[in-house]
Amino acid sequence: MGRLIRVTAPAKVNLYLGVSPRTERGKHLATSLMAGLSLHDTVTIQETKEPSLTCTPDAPCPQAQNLAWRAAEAMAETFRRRLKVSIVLDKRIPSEAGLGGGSSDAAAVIRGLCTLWGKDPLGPDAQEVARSLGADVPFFLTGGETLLLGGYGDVPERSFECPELAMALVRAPGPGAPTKECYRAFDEEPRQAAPLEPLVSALEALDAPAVIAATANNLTEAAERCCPAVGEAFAWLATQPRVVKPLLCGSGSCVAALCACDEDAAAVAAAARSQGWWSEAVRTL
Ligand SMILES: C[C@@](CO)(OP(=O)(O)O)[C@H](O)COP(=O)(O)OP(=O)(O)OC[C@H]1O[C@@H](n2ccc(N)nc2=O)[C@H](O)[C@@H]1O
Ligand SMILES: Nc1ncnc2c1ncn2[C@@H]1O[C@H](COP(=O)(O)OP(=O)(O)O)[C@@H](O)[C@H]1O
Repeated sequence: MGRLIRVTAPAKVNLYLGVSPRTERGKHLATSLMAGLSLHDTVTIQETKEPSLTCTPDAPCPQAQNLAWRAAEAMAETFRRRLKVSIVLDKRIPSEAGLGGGSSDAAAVIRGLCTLWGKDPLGPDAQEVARSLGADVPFFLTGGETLLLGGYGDVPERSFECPELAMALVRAPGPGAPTKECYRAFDEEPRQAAPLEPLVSALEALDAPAVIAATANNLTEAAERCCPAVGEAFAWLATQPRVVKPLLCGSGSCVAALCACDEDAAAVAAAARSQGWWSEAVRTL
């Protein structure tokens, strides 16, 4: 057995998502301000003779479609290497939740292979591999630093220090929210993006309450229309006095209940779990 590398693959929350109307190329220009979260998958990469992918508790999709596997294949092609590694995904981030789990696993594989092969994970080649796999992947290459991204939400523009934010991630039962369908629902009834400036000022001041107040996501109404679990989560969170503000995670279906402190976030998560929902109290990294 060869060298072994273990990489943490954090979940993300979009503190701000401002999607523009669909472009002629089919996608949407988007301004996204994302922060890494303490909830994470763990990706273990080990040098072996035969390449393999193992996922626990269970694989969300066939191996050829798994973003971690696709990242490994794309890295091998870009850096002209033979893929001689086993990859083990220990998954804790739920799928189709808007938490970026698959994208984060992919970025963790890119980072791990860069370490093994002596390459720069923030260099242009690794960035290009990340972008080719999905809009969320480049964000995760730094391991969850708070970043403002432009382009299709895939071009890092500026990093921020983020005040510690406590939140309960809440997911009502039922089917998740596929990203593509949410963007399609947005096209039917586009919503204007909120101003970004109040969030930038709040982050610069490291003012947590002002950051919470300035969070925004203009995919919210689209996600509510295409995923009943989203509306259900917002309706329940509105009854919870410890929640300062609910915020849709990306394209859903998870909603982040932003709270004033860890204790409040833990209480909201416990209340959500007591009614059979998936929930986890987390903090920004
Ligand atoms: C909404 C966001 C917010 O961070 O994340 P999630 O909620 O999925 O985590 C992202 O924009 C999603 O990024 P990601 O999940 O990587 O999606 P991708 O694989 O790039 O794209 C999936 C599909 O979403 C649509 N899409 C995605 C990004 C974009 N700027 N415009 C789009 O129209 C396209 O139909 C595309 O085929
Ligand atoms: N390693 C992976 N972990 C989770 N989902 C993956 C992975 N690779 C591919 N996928 C597929 O990608 C889709 C979206 O990934 P997911 O992690 O749920 O992100 P998000 O909810 O942020 O859009 C899922 O439906 C799943 O089938």
